[in-house]
Amino acid sequence: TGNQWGYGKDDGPSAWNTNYPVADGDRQSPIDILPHQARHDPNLGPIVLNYDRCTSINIANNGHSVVVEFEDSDDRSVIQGGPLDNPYRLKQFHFHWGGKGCHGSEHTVEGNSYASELHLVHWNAVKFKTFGEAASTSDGLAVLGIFLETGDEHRWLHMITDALYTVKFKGSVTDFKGFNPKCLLPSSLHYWTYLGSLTTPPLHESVIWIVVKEPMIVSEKQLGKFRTLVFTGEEEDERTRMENNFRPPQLLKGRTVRSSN
Ligand SMILES: NS(=O)(=O)c1ccc(C(=O)NCc2cccc(O)c2)cc1
Ligand SMILES: [Zn+2]
Repeated sequence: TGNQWGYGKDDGPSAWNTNYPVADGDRQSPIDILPHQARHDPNLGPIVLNYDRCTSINIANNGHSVVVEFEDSDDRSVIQGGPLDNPYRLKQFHFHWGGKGCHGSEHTVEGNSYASELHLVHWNAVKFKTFGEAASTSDGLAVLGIFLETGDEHRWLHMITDALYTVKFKGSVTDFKGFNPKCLLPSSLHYWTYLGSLTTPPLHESVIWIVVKEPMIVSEKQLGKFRTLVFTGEEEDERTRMENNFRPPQLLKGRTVRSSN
């Protein structure tokens, strides 16, 4: 029905432009980042995350990813600094990942992809009244992208992976209070930044992307738990494992990628 989209052969990224023509636009995401061609900009200050009073609400399987939603009725958890002119409110975070052993990040670095990518989604509540309005207007959103690389176990990711069994099926939502995503961030927040889009339909060209250079390290076992989710609802008969829910890199079309340092 309507604009159903997914990551399969018939409804995947190569078919999205049918219902969402902006898929072929001039500022689409993700992209392949070439560090040596990124412009180091000394005016780019550090990213500042004020998440200390953040309020997580729930964790959900929306049929495309697993999403943790936050209370965003005030400026209790914001990102600012760097390329941002205003504070942007944390709305949700979610992940993209691959199949066993293969890659799953959306952004790539010199053609290399990581096992997964975390997206912390923020919106400009100074300029816009609602997330929806911000999400469909240029620079209404700021998404902080963090690569996940396999290695040692991540000491805090278990708080997410231990909850995944409660949201196995599309449409499931469970309480998820008291989680502060600051515990997921790598030690350095040096980043690349460029103007892009949502990486899933409606693919609005409304995102200031901030991609952190240093990956967070998680174990293969922890990553494997994401693959126990399914794209399909509990009532559907076929169970399609949720994996490879990533869009491949899109053309840069003359855009500049800046580097913090
Ligand atoms: N993968 S991503 O971070 O680019 C991304 C972030 C948020 C969304 C999203 O919020 N989609 C739903 C949506 C879009 C526009 C307006 C809405 O009210 C909701 C989609 C992709
Ligand atoms: Zn995403």
